[in-house]
Amino acid sequence: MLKIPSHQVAGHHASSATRGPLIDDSGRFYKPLQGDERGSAEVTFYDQFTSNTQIPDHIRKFFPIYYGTKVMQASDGSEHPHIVLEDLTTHRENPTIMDIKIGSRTWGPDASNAYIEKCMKRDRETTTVKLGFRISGLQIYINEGVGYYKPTRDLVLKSSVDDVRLFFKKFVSSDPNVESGMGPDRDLASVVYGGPNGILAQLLELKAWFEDQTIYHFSACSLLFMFEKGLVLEGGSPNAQVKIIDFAHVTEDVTV
Ligand SMILES: Nc1ncnc2c1ncn2[C@@H]1O[C@H](COP(=O)(O)OP(=O)(O)OP(=O)(O)O)[C@@H](O)[C@H]1O
Ligand SMILES: O=P(O)(O)O[C@@H]1[C@H](O)[C@H](O)[C@@H](OP(=O)(O)O)[C@H](OP(=O)(O)O)[C@H]1O
Repeated sequence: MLKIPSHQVAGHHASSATRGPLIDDSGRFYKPLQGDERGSAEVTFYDQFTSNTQIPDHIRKFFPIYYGTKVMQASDGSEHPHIVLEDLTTHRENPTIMDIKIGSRTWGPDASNAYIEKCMKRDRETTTVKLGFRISGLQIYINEGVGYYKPTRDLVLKSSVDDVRLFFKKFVSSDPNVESGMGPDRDLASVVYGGPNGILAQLLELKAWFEDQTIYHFSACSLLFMFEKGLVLEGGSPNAQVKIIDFAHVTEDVTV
């Protein structure tokens, strides 16, 4: 059965009036193609990337598995093509997730002037220009009784540099009152961000490939940071994972 993903933290959301991602019980994530060139650009990327034998396995694992496209009933009831992906949260119990749009420039090489202007405005209004990234959305698991702390899109997007710093602390805080903003502890930082399997180690692995590869221009992609706070608090492994998503503005470099 198709349903609206409960762990989506950013982007276009599904409702009976708007098209947005859907998931099913078999662990697939259906992203409706955006009507303009963004949808076809993302399909082109996934088609190319999936069949590209130059992508090493240790890098491929950072990208969602792609199962092609499918015309199906969208959340708003219309028949619409969707990109079919692996649902990255399907095996998770209570995921703590952050979506970070990376890059100090959020448009691709072929963007129109009007689109560049739109992006520049948003990049200046958020931390993109100052930090080279912005948080697009997040959810932090608190406990069974409370559920999740999931700040609104508006609150996240108007974050200052200091607010972003605070979100990164809250993300790895063991304090159940993270939303009170009273200076959260960073109790889980060393196991989630640090260590051989932590988020930082995974980012460095991805970064090394980005510095070396000349196949694609990656623009306006997001990194998803995910881990299981509930398990860490019980003394288990955080199962920290970095994934990269959103390829609507990625182009292949045809000059190489
Ligand atoms: N394969 C996936 N599995 C699980 N969740 C996903 C997957 N892809 C995306 N998401 C969720 O959906 C959100 C939006 O994804 P994405 O950025 O691809 O959509 P978008 O509508 O193009 O976003 P934007 O408007 O920011 O460009 C992500 O923040 C994440 O929570
Ligand atoms: O960061 P925010 O505030 O969530 O803003 C959205 C974000 O910049 C998306 O990347 C963009 O889609 P594209 O990157 O695909 O253009 C979307 O445009 P849209 O609303 O025109 O879809 C914006 O609303």
